Amino acid sequence: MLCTDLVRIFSADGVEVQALQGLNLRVDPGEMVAVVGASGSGKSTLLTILSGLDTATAGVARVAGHDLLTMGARERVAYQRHTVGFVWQQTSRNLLPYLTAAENVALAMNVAGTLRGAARASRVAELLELLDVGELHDRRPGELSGGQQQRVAIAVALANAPQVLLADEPTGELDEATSAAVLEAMRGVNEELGVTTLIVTHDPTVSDHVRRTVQIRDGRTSTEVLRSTRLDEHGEEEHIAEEFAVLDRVGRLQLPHDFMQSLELRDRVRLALEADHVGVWPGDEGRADAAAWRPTDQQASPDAADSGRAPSGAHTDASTASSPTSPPPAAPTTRRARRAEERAAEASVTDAPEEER
Ligand SMILES: Nc1ncnc2c1ncn2[C@@H]1O[C@H](COP(=O)(O)OP(=O)(O)OP(=O)(O)O)[C@@H](O)[C@H]1O
Repeated sequence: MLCTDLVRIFSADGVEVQALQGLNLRVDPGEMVAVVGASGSGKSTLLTILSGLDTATAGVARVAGHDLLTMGARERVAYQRHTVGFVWQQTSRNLLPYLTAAENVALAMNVAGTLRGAARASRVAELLELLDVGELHDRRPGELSGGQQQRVAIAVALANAPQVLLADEPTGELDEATSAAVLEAMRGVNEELGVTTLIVTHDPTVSDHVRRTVQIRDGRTSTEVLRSTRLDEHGEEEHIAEEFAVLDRVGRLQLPHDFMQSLELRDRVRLALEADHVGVWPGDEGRADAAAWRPTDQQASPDAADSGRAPSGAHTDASTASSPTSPPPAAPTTRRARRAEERAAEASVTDAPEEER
């Protein structure tokens, strides 16, 4: 599953909302990934596009060989029936209330025209067993607990052996213990069947149940938490969760909010390339310099004006980079900014009285 620079713009009452603003996400076959983010960050928009129910405005979205932006109506129907399975937050969207658990799973097979007769009945039983609700096969949704309903919903989503399982807030209406059990059931399915799984949720505790959690902020992937297990010095298993910022193809990344707040980073920052890391410093002095600076001929050229917006101090030369604890020099280092300064200096020399030259 691959999303590259995915954009979704909604127009409502003449106002445009950019729900996805160039989102990048790659999920490998068989992987289980959680996507978390605040309300309005674009999670459901992403899932609706991946499920084939909506189309992105621009970018690339490819799932199991299907190009979701260009596929036609027939391919879309086949994609929804055979390639992806969905689990939604509300039971009413997952299950028909007047059918039993087994009938709900069988209905999904009927709609897609997969398996018949005894083969269908045995697959239905197998899936309900896998989700630990085998004994409840003849109960209707109203006779099941919230957690049991979601387990049956997962069985329905898996009815046609999809390559990809998509879940939108599958635990949104469950208490903590039941949520954990349902997420573990999804993990079991992922491991057992090798189905690529993407779970979208508000619930930050989801990262306890998946190896990779991707955070969306303002319609873009911002950070990822990777969990791994290693042996500590006593030979005991130790679970580690490490947070990474996501870097896109052209080098953009989002700094975490708390980093920005704690160093009052805004508008622009200074960067320096060190031997094994990149330093980032507040660009405040640059702002003060820019405010104090006036072109001596009183006519700022467009280039000079532009230079004020350039990321001052953006070094790419490791030999001139300062130590990690000290910010790089405030001198403008972009070619544009340097040219603007040279022109300003030339102008001041030309304008100066003869004796000062
Ligand atoms: N059909 C639509 N028309 C107009 N704006 C929309 C539409 N759907 C979503 N949006 C807007 O797009 C943005 C992202 O919405 P989305 O539902 O994807 O966020 P979310 O992260 O899933 O939020 P929540 O967790 O609250 O469901 C929001 O600003 C939302 O108001």
